[in-house]
Amino acid sequence: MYAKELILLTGTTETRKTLVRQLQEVIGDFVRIHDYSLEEGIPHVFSNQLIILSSSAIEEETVPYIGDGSKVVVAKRTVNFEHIDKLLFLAENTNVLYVNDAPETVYESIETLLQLGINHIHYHPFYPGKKNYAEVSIAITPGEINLVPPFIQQVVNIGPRLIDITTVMTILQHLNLLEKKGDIVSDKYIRKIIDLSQKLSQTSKESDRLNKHLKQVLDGVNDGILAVNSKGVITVFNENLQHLLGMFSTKTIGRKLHDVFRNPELVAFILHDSSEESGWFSVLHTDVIVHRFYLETEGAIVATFKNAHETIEMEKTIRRELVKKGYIAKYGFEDIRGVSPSIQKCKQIAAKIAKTNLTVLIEGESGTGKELYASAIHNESLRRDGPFLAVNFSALPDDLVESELFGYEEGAFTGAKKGGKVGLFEQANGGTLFLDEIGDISLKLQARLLRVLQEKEIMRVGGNKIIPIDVRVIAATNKNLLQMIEQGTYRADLYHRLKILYIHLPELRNRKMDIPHLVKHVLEQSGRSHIQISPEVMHRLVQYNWYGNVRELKNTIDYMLAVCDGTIITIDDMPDESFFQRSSHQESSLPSLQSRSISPDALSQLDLPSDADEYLFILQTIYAHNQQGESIGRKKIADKTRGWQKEMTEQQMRSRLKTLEQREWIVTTRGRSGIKLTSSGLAYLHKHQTY
Ligand SMILES: Nc1ncnc2c1ncn2[C@@H]1O[C@H](COP(=O)(O)OP(=O)(O)OP(=O)(O)O)[C@@H](O)[C@H]1O
Repeated sequence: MYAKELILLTGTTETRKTLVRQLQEVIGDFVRIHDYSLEEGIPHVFSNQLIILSSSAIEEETVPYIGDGSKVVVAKRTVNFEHIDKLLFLAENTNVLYVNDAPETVYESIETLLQLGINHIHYHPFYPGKKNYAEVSIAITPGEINLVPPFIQQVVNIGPRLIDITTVMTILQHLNLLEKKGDIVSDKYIRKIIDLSQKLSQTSKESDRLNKHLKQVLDGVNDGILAVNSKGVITVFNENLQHLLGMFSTKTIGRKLHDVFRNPELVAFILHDSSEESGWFSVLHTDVIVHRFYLETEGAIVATFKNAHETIEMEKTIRRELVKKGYIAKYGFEDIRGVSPSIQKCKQIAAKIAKTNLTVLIEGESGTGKELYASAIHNESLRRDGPFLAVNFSALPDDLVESELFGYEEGAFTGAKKGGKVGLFEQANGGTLFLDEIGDISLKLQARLLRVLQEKEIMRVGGNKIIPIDVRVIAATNKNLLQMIEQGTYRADLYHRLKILYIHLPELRNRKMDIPHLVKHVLEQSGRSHIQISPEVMHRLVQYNWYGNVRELKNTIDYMLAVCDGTIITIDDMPDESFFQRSSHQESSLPSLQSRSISPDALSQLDLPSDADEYLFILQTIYAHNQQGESIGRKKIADKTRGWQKEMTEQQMRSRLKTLEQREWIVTTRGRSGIKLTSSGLAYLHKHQTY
């Protein structure tokens, strides 16, 4: 099939592959090529053949394989153009080691590269046995990776050198093909070189284009940007920096930093070798905030400049906007007032909780400060710079809650906003989401919420894309969730997901020593700390049981401040009993339940909708006995129902009492005193009776 053939012998496999590919391309149509390398082993001696050696370096080693009548040509080689575009990506003025097996090939290749115009880098020759060489970090080698000295950190392999055109012509001559095929071959060879040089020029055009583009980007950035190379020479100085400093026509690139900036402190700050830092400076009468960092790969320093006053104003505006939208946690632990051991303990626990990233459940009656704690926990956590969003489930209907939390896609339902809506989980990404009144959501939403907490991803309503989220959830409730679980209205698995960490906030009536401190705090908050509270009023405030907790106390003080004429709040400024969630005199003389009716409205508010009147009857009976100092037990209460509209057996009574006990509305003590009403049981009773 082949009229002519040749043997190609190389040192390494890599060189064999590169050279045989090259020879195939230019003379493969009419010469059959057999290729071998010393590395892989040469199978036998070749007699009466044309043998091409890849370089003079293998002449000695290949002698045993050259048989009688064979002709040997040692190939002249030249830089492999195919890969030299890799060199264009090295930064200007980079010092590199050029590594090859012999001095001649090293110097020749460097010469060729310079002739090709690749002169933006400094070449330092290196070959085995060379004594003095530059200790640089980057080496270029034509496939001789094993010769690269160990101190080199980055090797650019431009691939084995190619056989040059004169050797190709010599081969053709030996095979008597020069006259017939010489033109075709040189044509092919030259075309290949032209292709490669076109690739080169395209690459350099591309890099020009890229540079222009980068310049536009840099000039388009709102900040001033400066880069300085390792010699302290400015390499980037964008337009904005010129405007910022009012240096319109000054040439800055290529100049030393200290020639451009006369402020020695600023120059020292930019050039010093700590990692990343920000500082405030005055440059040409402009106050600037400078942020500097070191670009390790480039050995350069980059500094950004912002106008200090504009930045402060902008941050203020952003903060204002965020506060308006409720994206910012307004309170910290310093805003939680109180000296009682129970509040101190809560603060300590909350501070520890803040350091973790776990879900928290805060339980406490209305107005005990659940949102305040959630806010403080966020502000003390690693997420403090992220958003803080709150949603109150009791205020929203179910389907609205769903789209609020998860957002929706355009067209998800009639009336869906164009472009869809981003839900709270997405908006709170990187921050904290406070889910208030978590006991008020439907079973359907509970299931969805559970999935979000488990998977840490959401899907918008009407969407099919899974969106990963990084949100810490703090949930709060004033309901007895355990009770709801028992009644089948709350999912136990969700409860356990939420209650990974837990705080119970104490009722104000159980820590009365905090009341004077809170009063003082509210006066300060309203900017009225000069107003005094008469001892009589303070006494009443401490006496009162505050079923609406701190919120109710705050409202009461606000009221008194509004009506008070002088600088002392007196008893006349106190609101009348109807103002309070439950007044103290009613508590001490609660008339018996039998004489009153329960309004349908009160019933509808009960979270025990069925048989609510039975529960109220039981609570009232216990209360009446407690008041008179009489002991009461299950049997006695069951007996009391005789003659009432709903008679209950002792068995039925057992189950009702168990429910009340789980709600912590009653406690059963051993011994003579029997069943007692707790303060929350009393509060419940007060709330749902009508007179
Ligand atoms: N220990 C405290 N120190 C100072 N202010 C407090 C304290 N506890 C509560 N407050 C204030 O009382 C008011 C009610 O608190 P918050 O809204 O956090 O209660 P909540 O338990 O979330 O109420 P709800 O369950 O009704 O939503 C807020 O103005 C809050 O700042």
